[in-house]
Amino acid sequence: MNYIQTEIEGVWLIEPKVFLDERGYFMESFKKEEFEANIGPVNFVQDNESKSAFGVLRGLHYQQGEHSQAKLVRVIQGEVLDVAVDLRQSSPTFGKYVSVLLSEANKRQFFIPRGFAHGFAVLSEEAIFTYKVDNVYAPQAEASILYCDRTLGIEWPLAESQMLLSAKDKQGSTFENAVYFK
Ligand SMILES: Cc1cn([C@H]2C[C@H](O)[C@@H](COP(=O)(O)OP(=O)(O)O[C@H]3O[C@H](C)C(=O)[C@H](O)[C@H]3O)O2)c(=O)[nH]c1=O
Repeated sequence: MNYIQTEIEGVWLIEPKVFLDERGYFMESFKKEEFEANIGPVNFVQDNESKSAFGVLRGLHYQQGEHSQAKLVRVIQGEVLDVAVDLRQSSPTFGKYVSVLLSEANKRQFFIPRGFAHGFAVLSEEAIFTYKVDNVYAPQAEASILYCDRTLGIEWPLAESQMLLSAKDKQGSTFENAVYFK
């Protein structure tokens, strides 16, 4: 696997080694020892999966405080633009974001540490999104930031008319009113 640091400290892009043969392909999608040697200690406790149609935008979500989750995300069908926003107040990249195309074709993975808001927009007809988290689901601590927050200025490759959001995400807070991490 190739571990690539992004412009935000703690956020990594991972490119797995894919073995192709006449049957198809094989790859190791996660190896704890190698991950920890390159990125640092992690203890994933839950795997999630969601399927979405073209134009669905899920996010920007985070679990507040001690319930914050580090995420190792990837796409096993289709393509999404994935976005991580730095909510760590002491970070030099506080309020900045990294976006990356994740797809069935590029098999890239994206590691987002605790202290970030996360979301993605589906660019293919359908997308199956699967990810590991290092803290369990805590609905009481969940929060959303509006995907189109002006301060963040995230560039989404979809027109607003193409987007499908949950009621919760439509009522996301501004970045200014988000609950930041120390
Ligand atoms: C996240 C989660 C949800 N749920 C239940 C709660 C709802 O009844 C249903 C759908 O939840 P939600 O609309 O919050 O799902 P997403 O919009 O995909 O939320 C996720 O989207 C963004 C991209 C993230 O990074 C987070 O992991 C997560 O917030 O699944 C659970 O039972 N366990 C869970 O861990």
